[in-house]
Amino acid sequence: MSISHVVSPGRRVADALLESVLEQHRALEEALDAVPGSIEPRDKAAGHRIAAAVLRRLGSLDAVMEPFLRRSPPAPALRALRIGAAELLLLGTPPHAAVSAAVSLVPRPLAGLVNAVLRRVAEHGARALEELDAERLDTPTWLWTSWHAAHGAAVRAIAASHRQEALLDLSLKPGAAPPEGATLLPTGTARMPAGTRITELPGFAAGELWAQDAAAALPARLLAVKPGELVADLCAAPGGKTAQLAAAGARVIAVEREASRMPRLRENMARLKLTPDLVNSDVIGWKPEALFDAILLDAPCTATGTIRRHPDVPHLKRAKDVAVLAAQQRNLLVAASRLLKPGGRLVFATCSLQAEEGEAHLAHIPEGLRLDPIRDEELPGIGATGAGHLRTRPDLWSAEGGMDGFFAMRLVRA
Ligand SMILES: C[S@@+](CC[C@H](N)C(=O)[O-])C[C@H]1O[C@@H](n2cnc3c(N)ncnc32)[C@H](O)[C@@H]1O
Repeated sequence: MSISHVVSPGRRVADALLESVLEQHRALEEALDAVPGSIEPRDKAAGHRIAAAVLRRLGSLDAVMEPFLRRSPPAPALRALRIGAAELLLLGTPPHAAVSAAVSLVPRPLAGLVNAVLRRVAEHGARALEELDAERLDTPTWLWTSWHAAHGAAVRAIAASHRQEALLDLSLKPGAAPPEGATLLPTGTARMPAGTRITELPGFAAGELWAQDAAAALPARLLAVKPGELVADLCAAPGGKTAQLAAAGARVIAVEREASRMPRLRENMARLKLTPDLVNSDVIGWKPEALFDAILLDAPCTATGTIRRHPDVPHLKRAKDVAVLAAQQRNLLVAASRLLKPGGRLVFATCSLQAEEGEAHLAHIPEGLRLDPIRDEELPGIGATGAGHLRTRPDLWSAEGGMDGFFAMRLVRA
């Protein structure tokens, strides 16, 4: 990624991030990691903020601009228009600054077009935005349809929750005090006010806490591991759940397939002064020396439960990905079930809102295992579903800032 330093570096970063996600189909985090080290952290953060705003509200921004465009503009102009419109309508940038900055992003022949369209957006856009069906426009149709089928009327609240960036949630080592300013949620997560930087919290350097969404912290809690138990954390990086299991005193073996994800897993465990065994292997075909008392399988999925944190997800995932991932999840579940001792327990989880990656798995419990229904009291303030599994959605606890969408079920070997 090459980024010019001449004009507004933050906006250049936003432009490069949008090109990566929307045109090259790369994950936003990967694109952020590729921002050159020569860019100041504050410019990188500013660019990220603008790009995230565009990605969250892409459908609405395009709908506002559509009446002012005669044909679809070339890619660089479209990116500049989206950046300018987001600044004008969502981020509170003064109109002259937003328009001239967007104009400076494009080559001279496109400057007139960007200038003309954004002037009209500055004049009429706010009213037009208010009148749109934002939830519908900002959600790809295939996702809307699938969420409506799976979650009924809640689809609108789910889509509305994606307009807000998620707050910083922290998991704490047993005995560690929550940082100043934290709200303690009923499930034990410490939630920090908007704008908190985790690296500036004293408990970060001390290795007492790690970032983990309130819903993401639930699957490991449902496993309720005891000190000394032999526990496998399958699909482990970057290690949020490995940390929970190891901090509870279990002997943990964490398995991760991607070599490129191992360094972060190692660094996280080192900072937290936790010593699980870290294995770089595919779970399918992995042959441990002993069977496990408990297994956590946090399977790869479309991650549609994490759109508040990852606004690129709706733009990168396609309907056909769901079936492919659901089939992988089934294979992983069968492989994991063979590693469990008699009487051992297994929690299977995905951070997806798609029924195929969640509730549908209840009908495919591997041979020799049975469902161990989750009880309401295990999930204070959330409760289990009537069918005994966990289902969270981003619109739950909305007054407190919501949570990721997760599915989890707990199985035991007879
Ligand atoms: C949902 S993420 C795991 C998040 C992690 N459990 C946490 O709490 O921080 C899924 C992970 O599974 C890994 N993975 C995918 N397929 C795998 C396989 N067949 N064997 C092992 N790891 C796999 C991915 O590379 C990814 O790191």
